[in-house]
Amino acid sequence: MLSVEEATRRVAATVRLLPPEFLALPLAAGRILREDLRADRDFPPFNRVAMDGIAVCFAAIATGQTEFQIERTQFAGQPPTPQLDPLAATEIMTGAMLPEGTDTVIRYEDLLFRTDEVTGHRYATVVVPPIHTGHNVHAQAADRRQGDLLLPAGTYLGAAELAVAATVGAATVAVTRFPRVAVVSTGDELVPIATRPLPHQIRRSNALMLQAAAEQVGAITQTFHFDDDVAVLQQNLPALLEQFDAVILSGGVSKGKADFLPEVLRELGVEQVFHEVQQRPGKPFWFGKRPEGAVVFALPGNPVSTFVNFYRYARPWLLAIQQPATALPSTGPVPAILATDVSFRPKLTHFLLVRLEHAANGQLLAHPERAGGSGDLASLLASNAFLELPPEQELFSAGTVLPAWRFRD
Ligand SMILES: Nc1nc2c(c(=O)[nH]1)N[C@H]1C(S)=C(S)[C@@H](COP(=O)(O)OP(=O)(O)OC[C@H]3O[C@@H](n4cnc5c(N)ncnc54)[C@H](O)[C@@H]3O)O[C@H]1N2
Ligand code: MOO
Repeated sequence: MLSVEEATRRVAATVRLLPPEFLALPLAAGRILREDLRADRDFPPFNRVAMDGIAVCFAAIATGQTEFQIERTQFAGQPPTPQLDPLAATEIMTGAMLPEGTDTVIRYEDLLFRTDEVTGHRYATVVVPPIHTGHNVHAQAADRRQGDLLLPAGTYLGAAELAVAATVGAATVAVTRFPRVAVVSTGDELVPIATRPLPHQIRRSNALMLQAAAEQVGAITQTFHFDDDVAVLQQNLPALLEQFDAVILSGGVSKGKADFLPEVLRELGVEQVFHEVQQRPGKPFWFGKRPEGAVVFALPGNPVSTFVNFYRYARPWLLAIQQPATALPSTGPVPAILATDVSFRPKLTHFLLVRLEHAANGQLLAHPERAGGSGDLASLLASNAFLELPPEQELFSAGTVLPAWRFRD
């Protein structure tokens, strides 16, 4: 049977980057950039006044001058007027362009003002002199130069990135289009959420779970439910395989008499990449791909199995098709320390539900959660991650460092 490592490798081998689409920048929040954005001007684009006060020529300060006549006042957003008298000052506001003939700004807090009653001229006396030329001036190109690469293709557009894109005038940007995902539950025992189930029935919960989890990584989803009926599956699956980037199914993949999916999918031209992985939960996991078109994750139907296998295989795949591999964030596991001894006999990779907690010393501790197996849907509520215990070991003592897949913060 296929190891988890090999299954992971084969799933990753089907990753194809989705094509870009063009969006107005305000609509691009949370999307992956697909073009390089460079500085169209220097950062800052001019010598920017950084404090409200007066602009002077530092040479005057250096010679011991302490009183300056105010020539004029300049606000941010006004084109600057050169200051012709090197011994005078321009009253100036934060964000204004430093006028020619000045090189230093002294803030109001370091000045005293007086007005000459006869001439009406205003004067500023320097109480705390600036230490160096350029004081309180954010010099042109101090941060970045025109042409510098600021946001490489593959960047996630969060708040800071959007602001940088706005400042370089990227009114329209190329971003990865959303993955389109069909979520399909199968099973005759499953009834709609609002229905009162008969004693032998249960409500459909897997489809909603998969839909929510897929949408959290940017997918546009549509959900479907099909009964365990070969004709129904044969009739309905082909359209989904045409229209979606991925079809994620739950149920109908193990050895039961109504587990038709692997056969039907193969008949419909989906190449089986693997069936059954050396893992628990999720041994019956079936994965396939169409030569041109959808990838199929047919996840085992037990709810914890569906959930864990989505987070272990489908979620990283959905993230990878949205961005160049070089820019992948850490979609993988984080190292965590097992808090108590655990034993697991079968020669299977074991995905163990745990609650991750930061200890006082900052270490990430993994507390195993009481769980009744892959049918125990409610066990997902108390946990926030699962550990990946390798198959070749039976006893894992407290203190062992293991990969932890987080599904909740
Ligand atoms: N003879 C064997 N039997 C089973 C094996 C095996 O290897 N040999 N594997 C077991 C394992 S492991 C799992 S997991 C299940 C998975 O089987 P299927 O993928 O075929 O899933 P179903 O039989 O359709 O359903 C299993 C279980 O989950 C419930 N379920 C299914 N879909 C939903 C849904 N959308 N919402 C809520 N609950 C759902 C379903 O009612 C069943 O109780 O097979 C074992 N059997
Ligand atoms: O996938 Mo199964 O959960 O091992 O019961």
